[in-house]
This record gives sequence, structure tokens and C-alpha cells, in this order.
Amino acid sequence: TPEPSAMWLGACAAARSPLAAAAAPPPALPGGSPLPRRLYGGAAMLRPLRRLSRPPRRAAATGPGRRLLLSTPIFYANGPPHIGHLYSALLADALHRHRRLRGAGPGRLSTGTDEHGLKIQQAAAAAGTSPPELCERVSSLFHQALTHAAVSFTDFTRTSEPRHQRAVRYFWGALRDGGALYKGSYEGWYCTPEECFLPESQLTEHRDAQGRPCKVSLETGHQVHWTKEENYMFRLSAFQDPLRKWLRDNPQAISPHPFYQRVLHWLEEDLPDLSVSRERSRLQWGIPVPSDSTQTIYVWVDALVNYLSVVGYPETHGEWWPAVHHVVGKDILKFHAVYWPALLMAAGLAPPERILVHSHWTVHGQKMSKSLGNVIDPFACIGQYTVDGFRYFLLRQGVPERDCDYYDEKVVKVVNSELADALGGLLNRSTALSINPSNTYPCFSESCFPKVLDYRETKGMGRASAEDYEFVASVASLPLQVANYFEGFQIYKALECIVLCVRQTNSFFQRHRPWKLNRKDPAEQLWLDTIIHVTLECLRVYGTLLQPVIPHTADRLLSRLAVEPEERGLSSLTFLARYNGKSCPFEGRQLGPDTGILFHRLEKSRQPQIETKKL
Ligand SMILES: Nc1ncnc2c1ncn2[C@@H]1O[C@H](COP(=O)(O)OP(=O)(O)OP(=O)(O)O)[C@@H](O)[C@H]1O
Repeated sequence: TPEPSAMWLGACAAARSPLAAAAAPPPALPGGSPLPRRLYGGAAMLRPLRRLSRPPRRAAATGPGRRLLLSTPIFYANGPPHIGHLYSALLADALHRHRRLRGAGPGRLSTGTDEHGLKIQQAAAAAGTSPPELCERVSSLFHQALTHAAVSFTDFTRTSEPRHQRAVRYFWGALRDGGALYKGSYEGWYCTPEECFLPESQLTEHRDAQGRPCKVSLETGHQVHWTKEENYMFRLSAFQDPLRKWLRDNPQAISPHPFYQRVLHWLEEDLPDLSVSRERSRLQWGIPVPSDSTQTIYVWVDALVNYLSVVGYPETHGEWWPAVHHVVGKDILKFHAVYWPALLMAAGLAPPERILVHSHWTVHGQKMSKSLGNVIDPFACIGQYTVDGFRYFLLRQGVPERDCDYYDEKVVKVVNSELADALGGLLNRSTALSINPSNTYPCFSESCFPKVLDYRETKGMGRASAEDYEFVASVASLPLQVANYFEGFQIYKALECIVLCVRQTNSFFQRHRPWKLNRKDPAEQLWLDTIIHVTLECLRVYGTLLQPVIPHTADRLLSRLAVEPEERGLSSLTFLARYNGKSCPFEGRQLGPDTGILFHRLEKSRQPQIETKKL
């Protein structure tokens, strides 16, 4: 039997205990209403509300060196992965890798597959297989796709695993013992693809394939069906105030800000209780409700608990929880920003620290989705554009605040111009044997590039121009700028800044035409070495900062610059030390032996990518 859960609410809203208020019998609603209604017919499952005698466990310390669990969404195993899933995972991966680069505390990156529910039951039937077989195949495709795309996950949870199921049963017990569940009869419009009931306000009239009138979801266009059944209900309505308080106290809890506002807006509206089980006769493919074999736990409750089961709930989760950042698509925002925090509070746990939300990749303006079938195969894209090329494209072009339409020409254009030409070209030019025959990291000359207090007053002081000083200053500030953008979940902006600096470095190189300098003249040689030194220093910064996004290319770049693995963290990233009168460990080093092209230009795609791996 599960241990009685501590009521988080007791601490955060002692004056007004929502569950206690909700313990009164629910009002009877008028029958025959066209709106989806909860008809509270069944026996209430309420147990006496337990008061919290100790504050909620704030396990992970804050500040530098602290632990953090980053999570991708748990992907629904009703069909193979598409590039929308990959995007979600890459965002989380880049954040995870950037933390490692910063030398932040221990981190984990969790992902996995959500394997229960009606949709999977139906997809398996349609594919002529059983749900476990379907899940096995799809889960392994997700595992392969993420591995193939160099997503550095540390944990992959399958919700069919016994350790996860045990955690879900325990969590259910905590909800029940905390008084957050009751049994009632529920009827309403059920959307199977979305696995939820939808209110009338989110529906519109439509015609089905046979031309008969039907109702569909306004947001997704999926058909809904009127469904009536006995379910366990979760007292979500009791959490409206605690949720509002949580968000008001934590304005950074949901980013970007428009999504934070959207959730606050939802919390201003009616927040009905949530049906959290399905009749087992209708849904067999799921975890049975503990001590009621006629019911199956709602797939979303089951799936969300993966974020706890991965950190050892109910035993060892305290080492990580609630130092958790969830990366999620906007389609599952309500589940993560309303239902999940409320469920956690009800189970005596604190809400996650942050929810990082992104928008969708669309095809001809429509969300790419397994159910709609308009998907683009990540395996094909990686095959065509390389791992780093495709990672770069998704993270550079994807803007969390808005949807982005996918087309192949865009990938080729962005990757060729920014990775192959700007970055690869810069490395190639500055390390060419014709310009640097000794193939070493050349020395910096203070007389050519003297330290100045005001770069506008450089006349007659050396060879560097005011423009050069300005450019070097922008590269010097880049690591901090990039870190801020990662922190603000604006990875695309971090990449934009890097590209801008790469272009400035190309201009610097071009401006001084080092290939024209006479190497036989010692003064000219000093200036030539300084130009190359500054350029390689810039490339070292870009290579270091790009590791979270294009790990293979960054590795190649840094190896060419003879940067050792232990010198690739942000703490060792002292840019242009010699300008500041310090020694530079790279000066005089032999450059790496790989003189090949850093990033080959991509060919234009000959076939459309809109096809996917068959199950
Ligand atoms: N088009 C997309 N763009 C960006 N992210 C997406 C996209 N589709 C799915 N995701 C991300 O993957 C998560 C899991 O998606 P899910 O497994 O439900 O895929 P789906 O294609 O939307 O499936 P279905 O069509 O069956 O609902 C989403 O919540 C979102 O975070």
C-alpha cells in the first residue's frame, strides 16, 4: 500500500485547502445538456484530507553545481518518429550539452516512449499486430532516430516497463490517499487521437468520409465521439488557485512568455475535474487502476509519471525532483503546465522548475503529425543532410514562439551558406598551407594589435583598425551572449549571434588580405601571424560554442585547431589572452592533421522527403 502522501497544498495554501473544499459532494448537473458534463453518479472515493506537517521536499539545491533533469516529451508510440519529434529532442539535447559545456552540476537527459492507450490499441489493430509488438517496433525506431541524431540522452523510459508501472501505481495511491480522486460517471465528446475529452467550445461541425455530419476538434481537425462511462475523476478544479499562485510566484516557470500568459489565461477559465481512468472493457492496453480491475489509468497520467519514474520514484526521486526542466511542444502544454503540476501537488510533490515550450514544424501550413500522416522522416533527412547539417538547420530555423513551415530548399540554403561557406570557408582560408606553411597556431603581436582603452583612438598605434577592435569585442562577449540565449530558451538566437561573428571574422580576414603580405619582411610577418592568430582564436570560440548543436563538426574544427578535449569547456575559453597580456597556451602548437573540408556543401534534394519509415 502506498505511503500517505503529504499534501503540498497544505504548505502553499494553508488558509484555503482546495481539496477540503472539494470534499463536499459535487453538484448535480442538469441532465440532457449538450455540453460535456460530469454526472457525479458514482460513489465518492474521498478519504479524509491529510494535512501537511512538513514542507514539500525541495530536493535539489539551487545555484551553480546543482543537479538538473532535462526531459524531452515522451513520444507516443502509435507511429514512427518524424522531424517534429526530433526537434523537441534536439532542443533538450542542446540545453543538456550546453550545461555540460558550462561545467554545471550533474545532469540527466530523459526521453522515451509512451506506449499505452486507445490510439495504440487501434494502431496495432490497423497494422495487424498486437500492442506490445507495435510498441516494441516503434519504441526502437524512436531510440534509433534519437541515437542517429546524436541526442545524448542518459535515460530512455518505456511506459510498458515494470519499473515505470510500479511508479504509476504508487503515484495513483498517493493521489487516492491524498483525497484527490473520486469515482463518477462522465460523458462528453472524446477525441481518441488526442486521448482526451473536449468541451463544445473546442469543437466544430464537419462531415465525415461518408458525408455524414460529425464534430471535429477545432485545433487538430480530429473527429470526436460522444462517450459516456464510469471513471475516476481527479479534483483538478480544486487546484485552480494553487496553480495560479505557483505561476504568479514563478514567472520563469513557463517560457517563452506568450505560453506563460496562455496558461494563466486558461487558469482564469473554468477548470473542470479531469477524468483519469477509462473503463477496462474499452481500454485494455494500459495500467489497471490499483484495486479496481474494471478501470485503466488514463494514458496521460501514466505518461507524465515517466518524469518521476526515471529518477527512481518513489524511492530516490528526491535527489533530482523538482530540479526538472521539461521541453514540450505547445500541443501538450496544458498537460504539462496545468494537469501535471496539479497532479504533483496532489501527490505531495512540487511542480517542475521550468517548462520550455516550442511551436510546430508544419507542412504547407499544417502541423506535421503521425495521425495526419504528413510527416517527414528524420532518417531520410539525416541521410541527405548529415547529422550536424540537419541538427543545425532545425535548431537555427526553429523559433519556439512560432510555427515553421518545412521545405528542403531551406535546409540546403541555410546549411550551405552558414556551415559550409561561412564557417568551413573561414577555417579553410586561415589554415591553408599557402598562408600558414608552418601549419602552427601563430603568435600574436601586441605591437600590431596593442591594447587600447578606446578603440576610436587607435591612429598610429599598430595595424589593427577601429573596426577590428569592435569586432574582437563582439567575439569576446559572444560566450556570455550565447549562454544567456540558451538560458532563455532561444537557441536560434544564440546561433544567429555566432553566425554574425563568423561573418565578421571573414570580413576581418578579407579586409587585411593576408595573402598579399610579404612574409620576407619581418614586420609584415608579425602582422600576418597576428591576423591568423586572431582568426584561429575566433574559430576556437565558435567551435567551442557550437559543440551543443553540431558536435561532430565542432569536434573536427577544434581538433584541426589542436584544442585538446580538456580545453573545450567554457571555463577554458579565454579568448585572445595575449591581447590582455596573458600567455596563450595555443601559440606555436602544431595544428591538427585533418586538413579536409570542414563541411561539404549539400546537394539540392531530388526527391521530396515527405515519406516515412514503414512499420
Ligand atoms: N510537428 C511538430 N513540430 C514540433 N514538435 C512536434 C511536432 N509533432 C510532435 N511534436 C513533439 O513531439 C511530442 C509528441 O508528439 P506525438 O507523439 O503526440 O506526435 P504527433 O505526430 O503529434 O502524434 P499524433 O499525430 O498521433 O498526435 C509533441 O507533443 C511535441 O512536443
